Amino acid sequence: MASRCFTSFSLVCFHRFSATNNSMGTVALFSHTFKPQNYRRSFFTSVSSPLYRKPLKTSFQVRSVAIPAETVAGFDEMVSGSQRKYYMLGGKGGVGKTSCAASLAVKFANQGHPTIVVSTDPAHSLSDSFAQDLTGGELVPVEGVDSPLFALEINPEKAREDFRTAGQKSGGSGMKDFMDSMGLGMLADQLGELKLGELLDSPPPGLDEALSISKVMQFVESQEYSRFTRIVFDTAPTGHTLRLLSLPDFLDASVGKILKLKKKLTSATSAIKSVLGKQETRQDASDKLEQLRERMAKVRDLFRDSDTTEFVIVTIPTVMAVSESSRLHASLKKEGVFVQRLIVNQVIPPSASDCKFCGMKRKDQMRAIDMIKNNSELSGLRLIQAPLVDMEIRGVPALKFMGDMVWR
Ligand SMILES: Nc1ncnc2c1ncn2[C@@H]1O[C@H](COP(=O)(O)OP(=O)(O)OP(=O)(O)O)[C@@H](O)[C@H]1O
Repeated sequence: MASRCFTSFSLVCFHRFSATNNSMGTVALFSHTFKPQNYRRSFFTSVSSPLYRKPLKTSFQVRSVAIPAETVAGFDEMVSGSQRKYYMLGGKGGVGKTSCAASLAVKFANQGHPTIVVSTDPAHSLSDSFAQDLTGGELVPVEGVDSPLFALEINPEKAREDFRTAGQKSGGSGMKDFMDSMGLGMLADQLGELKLGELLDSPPPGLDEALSISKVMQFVESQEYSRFTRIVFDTAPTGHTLRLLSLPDFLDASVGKILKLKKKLTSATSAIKSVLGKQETRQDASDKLEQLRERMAKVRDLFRDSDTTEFVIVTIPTVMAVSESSRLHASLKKEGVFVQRLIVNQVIPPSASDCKFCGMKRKDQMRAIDMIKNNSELSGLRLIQAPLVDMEIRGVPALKFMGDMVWR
């Protein structure tokens, strides 16, 4: 019985594989080890060591997966046009955001779009998903796709450090010491009241995310990366994402205040500055803050531009996840963020009903899917069902497999 249970998988030897999408809407990966008598297909992925040094090639057997005919994402529309588009995938922790984001990026790249996939989740799993080391805060080329695909795991600590340095130079302790020595301590105290230092020492939840996205803007705005026509964001779990939406306004205001004071200070001390020859350094710092503020404003606008940006909610068919998705959609709507697709991931396929546990679990899942259909927040969204497969989605071949199931 156990061997017939959907959740089982087994290791087989390494083989060449191919993917099919047959007339029954059934997607399967198979290799030369395909054995029709037990409906099993074998599939391989790269499993590398934790340090991503030398990939060990292993393969898993996966049952063929039936995809309900009505669950079409409308990928044709997503892929059409060479104008740059942004897709942000978000939802509750562990529902498959990274797998969906990475598989979408692979699919875009394989359809001819130079693509960047970015993780702004402080607990990154993009490296694990691609089975490739993407840490380091730089764009890393992903191997095994047809068009350029670059991945980036933002290092929030580093982004925060950059911000802290800019803040300190313009309004933090360095500036205060300088102002004190110039007899302008009162103005320096005014800067202190802005509590920028405090903000950076104990940042509110979501600040990392905001800084990360602002960092991404540096990449996407630069001429060097202008050829990338699809940018996919793997965002942090729901709570962070929601707080993030209100953060750019808050930071915009804080940085704006600092810059205003900075201007006052600049004119008050212009004579002294020229004597000390410090003008250039401080002007640089001020420029950096101004740039940061502009980027924050762009992040805010980017989230709300329905022509270029879409937020895709990812969920699983459980009452708790559906309730959270409903709240997420309500909040996104309130913030003016465009949402039209909802992925229900890890749906147990009907073929698993020969396993009693899976059959019961599937019934439970169907109730959660009914809940989505009757939920006023979610019922209007395009519902994309993605089946639970009996292997971990890892490495480009696995992501391609997933992409062909989800993004149709
Ligand atoms: N459809 C699926 N079938 C089987 N396994 C899946 C499926 N989707 C995702 N998984 C697996 O579930 C695990 C969690 O997926 P993933 O990392 O994509 O979720 P996440 O929402 O990004 O998680 P986190 O919130 O922790 O970042 C991974 O091991 C992934 O391989």
